[in-house]
Amino acid sequence: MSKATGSGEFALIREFFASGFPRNKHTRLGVGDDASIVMPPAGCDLLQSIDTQVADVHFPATAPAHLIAQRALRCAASDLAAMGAEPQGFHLALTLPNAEYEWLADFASGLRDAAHELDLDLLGGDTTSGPCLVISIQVQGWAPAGSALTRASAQIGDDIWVSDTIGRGALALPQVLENPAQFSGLARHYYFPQVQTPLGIQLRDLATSCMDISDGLLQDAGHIARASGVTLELNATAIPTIAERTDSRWLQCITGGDDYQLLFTVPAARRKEAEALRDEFSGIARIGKVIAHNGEDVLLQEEGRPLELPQHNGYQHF
Ligand SMILES: Nc1ncnc2c1ncn2[C@@H]1O[C@H](COP(=O)(O)OP(=O)(O)O)[C@@H](O)[C@H]1O
Ligand SMILES: Cc1ncc(C[n+]2csc(CCOP(=O)(O)OP(=O)(O)O)c2C)c(N)n1
Ligand SMILES: [Mg+2]
Repeated sequence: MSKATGSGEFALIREFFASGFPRNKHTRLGVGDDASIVMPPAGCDLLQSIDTQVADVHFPATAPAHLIAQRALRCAASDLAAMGAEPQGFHLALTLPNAEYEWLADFASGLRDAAHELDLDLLGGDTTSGPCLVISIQVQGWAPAGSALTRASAQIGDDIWVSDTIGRGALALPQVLENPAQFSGLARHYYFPQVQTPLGIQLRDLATSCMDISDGLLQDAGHIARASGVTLELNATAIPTIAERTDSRWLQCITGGDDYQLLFTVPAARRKEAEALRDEFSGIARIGKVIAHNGEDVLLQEEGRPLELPQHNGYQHF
């Protein structure tokens, strides 16, 4: 396999990461110096987040490089969408076991495609050798001061909503592990999770809390509950899942993670406004209500009766 032209780390950065990315008008200085310089618009809050993806933990090491890149940037950008941010740019820290030209060219092409679709300028990064492929992506964007959505202000009486079908990523996983190069059907959702940026921006003026579901609906619902000091009561049959309630894989859907859908709360008095979002976001579904904290962070109900929560309610690294 050929190596990057020229030699070493700097030739590799010049060749693959110095150009071809969307240029955001607020970027004063991007790739090439000790730090990037970005001038946020007046009256906006800067939102920043970082996520790491590790080979054979977050994606199969043998997956095509452009799919690995697409997935890594989309998963990172999802955190901005969850808070209602307008995307601006990202930093990329790459640890590579080797520098194969074809692999890097394919990775950079997937990254550029995703960056253009998501409107994220590559601002800089870091490239090192290491024993396995690790991709860390810091993303940033902004929102009018004070308008960003958080996990912490769900109110008793709010409706609970999800942006679309839950469980696609979880049910894709066995297929993806079996054949990492295939990206049709469910595997498409695994490699190309839909980043809900337009919905997040619209929710700034409607939702009381919001987050993206990366680890599993049940576990992530617990994060809003704890941050807001309330209980989230979910209606099992109202959750739009890719496997039906009677299917043995239903539990995997609500605990498996890799959804990157938004979970959000809206005051019941504004339910009609939330329903009207269906014109643009046809998949949104009302799945429960926020109640006063009653000892449990999350309750799962079916036809008024409580369902026992599984021991394993989402992905945890340790
Ligand atoms: N090593 C760390 N140092 C500081 N903060 C961290 C670290 N790891 C995670 N966090 C913070 O803990 C919170 C939960 O992390 P995580 O579950 O990874 O969030 P997300 O699902 O949004 O990526 C986030 O606010 C994140 O910034
Ligand atoms: C090859 C492979 N095995 C297992 C999984 C399942 N998985 C790994 S990490 C994870 C949760 C999301 O990752 P995390 O690092 O917790 O992301 P964050 O919550 O910080 O956004 C899931 C569902 C996967 N995506 N790919
Ligand atoms: Mg994280």
